[in-house]
Amino acid sequence: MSAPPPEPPAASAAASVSEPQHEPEGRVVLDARDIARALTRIAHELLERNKGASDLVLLGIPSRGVPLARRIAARIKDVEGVDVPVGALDVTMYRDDLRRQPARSPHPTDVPPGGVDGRTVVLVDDVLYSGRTVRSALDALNDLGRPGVVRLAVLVDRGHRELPIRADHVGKNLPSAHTERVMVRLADEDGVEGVWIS
Ligand SMILES: O=P(O)(O)OC[C@H]1O[C@H](OP(=O)(O)OP(=O)(O)O)[C@H](O)[C@@H]1O
Ligand SMILES: O=c1cc[nH]c(=O)[nH]1
Repeated sequence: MSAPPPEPPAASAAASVSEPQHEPEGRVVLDARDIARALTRIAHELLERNKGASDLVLLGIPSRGVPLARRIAARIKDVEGVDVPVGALDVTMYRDDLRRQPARSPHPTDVPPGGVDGRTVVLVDDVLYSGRTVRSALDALNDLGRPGVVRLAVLVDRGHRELPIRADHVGKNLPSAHTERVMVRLADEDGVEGVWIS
C-alpha cells in the first residue's frame, strides 16, 4: 500500500502573505522606498493641514487602502507620538455598478471607537481613477455619521476622473492611458511591494 499524499498547506491569509508573489509585468513607477517616502510625506501633509493629529480618523478603502492607512498612522505616531484611530470603510454595497457587475464579496467595515461624528476623516485608497469608488465611499460614510471634514489621500492618482472628485494628498500623479493598467502591490497584502504600469 502506498503512503497517503501529503496534506496541502492550510489555506490562510497568513500563508498567502508569507509566500512571495510574482511581481506584475510592466514598468515600475514606484518601488518600496518610493512608497515609503510618499507615505511619510502624506503623513506630514496631514499633520500640517490638520495642525496636529487631534480629531483625525483614517479610514482605508479595502483592500489596499487599509494597510496604507495603517502605515500613515504609524508615521503620524512616529512624528507626533499620537495613536490616530484607523478603520476600514467597505464601499461594495454603495457602488453604482451593482446591477451591471458580477457580485463582489464585501469586506468588513470597521469604525474605530469614537466613531466619525465631528472628526476629520481621511479616506485612504491606493489608486484614484474615475472617482467612483470615492463617491461610493462618501455614501458609505454618510451612513456612519457626520464627520466635521472629509479628506482624501491616495497613493497614486492616474487621472481620468468621471466625477468632480480630487485628492487632497497624492503620493504620485501618474498620467496614464485608459488602456493601461496600474497595479499596486503591498508587501503586507501581496508579498511584493511596488507600483507598476503596463
Ligand atoms: O476611481 P475608481 O475608478 O473607482 O478606481 C479606483 C479604485 O479601483 C481599484 O479598486 P478595485 O475596485 O479594483 O478593487 P481592489 O481595491 O480590491 O483592487 C482601486 O483600488 C481603487 O479603489
Ligand atoms: O461605484 C463605483 C465604484 C467603482 N467603480 C464603479 O464603476 N462604480
